[in-house]
Amino acid sequence: MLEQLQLWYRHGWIRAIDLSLAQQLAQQLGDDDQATVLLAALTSYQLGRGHPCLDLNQLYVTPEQTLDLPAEHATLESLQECQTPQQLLASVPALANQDSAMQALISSVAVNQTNSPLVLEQQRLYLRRYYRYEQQIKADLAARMASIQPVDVHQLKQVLDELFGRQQSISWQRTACAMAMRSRFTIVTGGPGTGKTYTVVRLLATLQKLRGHQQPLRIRLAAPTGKAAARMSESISNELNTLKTINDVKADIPTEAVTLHRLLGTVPNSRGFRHHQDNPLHADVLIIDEASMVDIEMMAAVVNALPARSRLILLGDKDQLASVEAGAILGQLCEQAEQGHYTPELTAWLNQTTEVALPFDKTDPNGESWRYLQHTTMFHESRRFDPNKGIGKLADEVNRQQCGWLAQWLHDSDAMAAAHVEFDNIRMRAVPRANHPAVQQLVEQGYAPLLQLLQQRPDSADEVVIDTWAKGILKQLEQFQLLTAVREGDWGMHQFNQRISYWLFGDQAAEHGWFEGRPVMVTHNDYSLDLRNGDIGIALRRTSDEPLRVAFPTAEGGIRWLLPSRLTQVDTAFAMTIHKSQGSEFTHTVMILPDHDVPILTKELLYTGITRAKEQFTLLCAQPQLVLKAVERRIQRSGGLANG
Ligand SMILES: Nc1ncnc2c1ncn2[C@@H]1O[C@H](COP(=O)(O)OP(=O)(O)OP(=O)(O)O)[C@@H](O)[C@H]1O
Repeated sequence: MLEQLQLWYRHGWIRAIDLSLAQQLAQQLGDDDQATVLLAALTSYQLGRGHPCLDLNQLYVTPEQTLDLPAEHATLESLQECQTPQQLLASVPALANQDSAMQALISSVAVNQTNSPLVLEQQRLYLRRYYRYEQQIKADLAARMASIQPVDVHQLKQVLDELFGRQQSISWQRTACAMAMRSRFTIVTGGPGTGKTYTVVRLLATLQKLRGHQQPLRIRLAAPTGKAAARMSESISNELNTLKTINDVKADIPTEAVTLHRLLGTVPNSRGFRHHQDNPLHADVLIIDEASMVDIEMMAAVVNALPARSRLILLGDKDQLASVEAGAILGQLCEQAEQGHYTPELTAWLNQTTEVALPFDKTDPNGESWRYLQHTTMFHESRRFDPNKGIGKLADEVNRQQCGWLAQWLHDSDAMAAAHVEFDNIRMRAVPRANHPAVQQLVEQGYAPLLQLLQQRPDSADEVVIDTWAKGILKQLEQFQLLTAVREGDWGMHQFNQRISYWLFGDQAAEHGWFEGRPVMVTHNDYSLDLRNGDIGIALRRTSDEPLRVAFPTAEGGIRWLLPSRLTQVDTAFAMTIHKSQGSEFTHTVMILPDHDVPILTKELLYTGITRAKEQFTLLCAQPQLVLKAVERRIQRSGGLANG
């Protein structure tokens, strides 16, 4: 079995750390407990793919899909040499079926003992550290949800009337504000443009209004990435500026959002933070935007540092892909948010705060079993995208896993656009090969304005002038973006980056790793340089005789210039994976899918890709059938946050 794991590692199917965990455990446990050794390696492997645990139910029902093995880029040689997950499980007698696997784990000294490396809870196997994170989050949220805050309902109703006006029909935005008043934990979820920011500004205003004669509440705004924090600051400022009422508390609503790392204070060369239980954050309210991107380790650190009396408010789109690191927190907490499941008690309370009663189908006499949903509001109506038009329609059909209209659109998007102007901004192009001329043409057109801007380097040594030029170029990078579903192979992000670099810059790009105009994405947090996973920069020369530097936007709206030699973990970013595009939006988004089916193609992946587009969306694919297959496939979320 260990030899097979070594082969898996040699062919890049699992990580070095997964193999070394198996080797260490094998040394300690000997030959008699091969079952635990293999399942521990698979648990570690799943962690690398974003799952905090190994779900044995899922593993035994669909081993290949659960583990996504053989890997999508598996070579022919690896397929010949390596056993499949099913074969490997079958090679260990104790893993013949799920019951015997559970039995083997229960009797292992490496599982569920004091300080043992593994924890088994129900059918979920965890590495201890991640089990602890999950328990910490569950306990913290349970305590926050248990303490219902006293609210003067009459006053609340008045404030909500002032902020939202008198309503004729149900306003979920108003409901979200009301719900948040009585709880120390709130989730507001909804797709792009559904008014989460609009609502949160009003929610904060309501909190400040209801505080009575006390000091203004200390409010902190944060997001998982620098880009998301910058967007949050901008949208909250805009929303506050257009708000005509509540002038008396406007000044008490902050507009500056920071990254979660900055909020908690990173400690060099450590996983720990400056703020924790013994040095808590000074905040009465913490709002986290883009919460679907927060991983489990970070969320545990947040709840650890946030005083128990403070309010935690999460904003995000639960239908998006989860964090790249282990997590899927938001998705787990509000999986069934569409259905409300509000208890009769909560429904009655909410009805007192408005003239319009909550729709009957959102209430549930057994709502108590949906603990988190009693603190969750979901918005459906996008203000930016009409669900009957273009991007909004496409995203909605994919999200609801409806294939009828989609099949028609895939069949002939041009004819549909010709017949209905509202579908003019979404196009599908069949491309039989990844390097097809149609792909090249689209990419060259998309990046033409960038190339033009690169030619317009100011003939000046004035730093302000040069920084303005760099800012314009970084802004231009948000105009057009190619997104891939996979990283490796002909249809993967790496090969597209090589191809596009060559199409746009010819041999100079092929010969040198760095060239002027190369956009890069940071692939790992680098605390010493204050760069975060996902940050985007571009290689430029400030003057024609200076060496290349990489320009990154700063949180304050300026530019930071770094020498390429300091950036060790970056990828070219002409193409990026859909996973890495989360939290960003591009005026024209082009999504390209591989010509063969891979388990990573799910409705969540397609939905995330489509909703990155602000004005125009193009789908490139070889086989439209694969799109329909992907829409029918959902991500299996592993984790025990929602349970017990
Ligand atoms: N009830 C409303 N009345 C009028 N305008 C609204 C309302 N709700 C939202 N909007 C407007 O719709 C636009 C989108 O709203 P907002 O930015 O709050 O959405 P969001 O869910 O935060 O989007 P994203 O997820 O993309 O950040 C904004 O211009 C906002 O002012």
